[in-house]
Amino acid sequence: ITNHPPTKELQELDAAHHMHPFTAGAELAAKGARVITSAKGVTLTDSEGVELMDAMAGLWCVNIGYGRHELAEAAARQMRELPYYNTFFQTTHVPAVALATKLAELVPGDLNQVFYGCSGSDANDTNIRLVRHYWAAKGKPDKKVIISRKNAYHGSTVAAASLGGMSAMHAQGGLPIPDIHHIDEPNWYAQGGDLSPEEFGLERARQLEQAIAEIGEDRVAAFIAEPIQGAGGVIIPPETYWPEIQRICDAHEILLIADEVICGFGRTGNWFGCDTFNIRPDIMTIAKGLSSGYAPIGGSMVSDEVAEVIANAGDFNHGYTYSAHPVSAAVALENLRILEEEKIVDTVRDVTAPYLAERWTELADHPMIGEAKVCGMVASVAMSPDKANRAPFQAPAGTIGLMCRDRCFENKLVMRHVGDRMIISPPLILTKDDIDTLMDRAYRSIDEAYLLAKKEGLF
Ligand SMILES: Cc1ncc(COP(=O)(O)O)c(CNc2cccc(C(=O)O)c2)c1O
Repeated sequence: ITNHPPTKELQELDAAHHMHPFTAGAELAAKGARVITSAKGVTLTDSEGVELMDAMAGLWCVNIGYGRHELAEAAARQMRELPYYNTFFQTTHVPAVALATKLAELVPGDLNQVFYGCSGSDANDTNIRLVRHYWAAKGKPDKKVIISRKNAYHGSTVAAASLGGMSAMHAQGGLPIPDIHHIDEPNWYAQGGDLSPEEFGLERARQLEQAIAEIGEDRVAAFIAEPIQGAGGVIIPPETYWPEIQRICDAHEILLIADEVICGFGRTGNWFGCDTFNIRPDIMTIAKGLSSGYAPIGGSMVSDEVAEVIANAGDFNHGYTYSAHPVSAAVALENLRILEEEKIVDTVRDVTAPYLAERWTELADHPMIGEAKVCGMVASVAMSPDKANRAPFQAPAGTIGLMCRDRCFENKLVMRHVGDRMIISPPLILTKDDIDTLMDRAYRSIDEAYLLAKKEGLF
């Protein structure tokens, strides 16, 4: 919409008619939302012509960057040919088959079948029903409990938000639903105390074994986890964590679900987080980078063994109108073609992620930065008033984070805060020059927030 109404008019209409996700509506209405009108590469443009570097790739999803018209062409072509049909009643269509075949080829291990949805949330809802149906089909209907982690994010439907461990979400709507059990997260910086990261990683992983023992292995269906917790603040687990989780899952009859909605499709410097952390899941949640956000699509990659049990158990009574939507599937296919043909994941692994790691970890020299961590093209810093003790701020969690986030916008950088952590998840096409620009703006914003916080006595 190039000739759009004036910003003020758009903001007033937005305030009158649009309820925003995860937003205090009245506060935003008073302030007026920033109207993003276009984007190209790693740059957003708003209705006032302000250009911002999008270090969040939208919401962790625009892996190939903005402005790739090939995806618009793929969508238009598919829309003209077959704009919609379902895969419910003994039917399928070419994009559904082509994408499923491509995913089976790209996704590691024996995850060769996909159940399609529209988002990460509904894919995780699918996962709950899949794993419970799987165990019932194997004659163990009591294996219904799914173990997850505090501060995990798995989506915002009733079931996915219950899988997640965000207490602020559980407080609204009477969550979690029954038979979801949360263990502690492997967040060494905030919770490791005097333990080394290695000891802490084992201690947190072993909580899974304890939970299985307490609940009873005959009642536990699965464990779900993000290779790296994204919305929880980009919590990269200690090296000892995932090997121990895998050992426990292998030692006990429970399914392992890797939620790769963020980590998937190149984010961690390999195609999947499972490649980076050597995880062998039975089910993998995918969305976001699957289509680079150009069209809504998600799904569950399912292992041969699980898929076979489900296939031989009669009708699996589950699915969505837009499961395998042909236009979304066509866009996702074109997205994966670009990722592959332009060797974007290889370049991240070999060139830009190493450079980002080098630059990002320099932030740890700043007096307010307690820890700077990177994995591929996702990174975070923990801000602290007392680095040596990894101490939190006296001000309510997020006060400094919000100050820093606002300084970022002033410095033409979109960088998120989660509490008093700053996080980035930029498009994978970021160049070394882009990284230098990002680092300049990030450092300046952190330093400005630091001086502001000191002036306001928040230390
Ligand atoms: C690991 C993971 N799993 C599932 C979902 C849910 O996907 P959908 O949103 O498509 O239903 C997500 C989504 N992650 C997400 C979504 C919205 C905001 C933020 C944030 O960090 O502010 C993060 C996610 O990060």
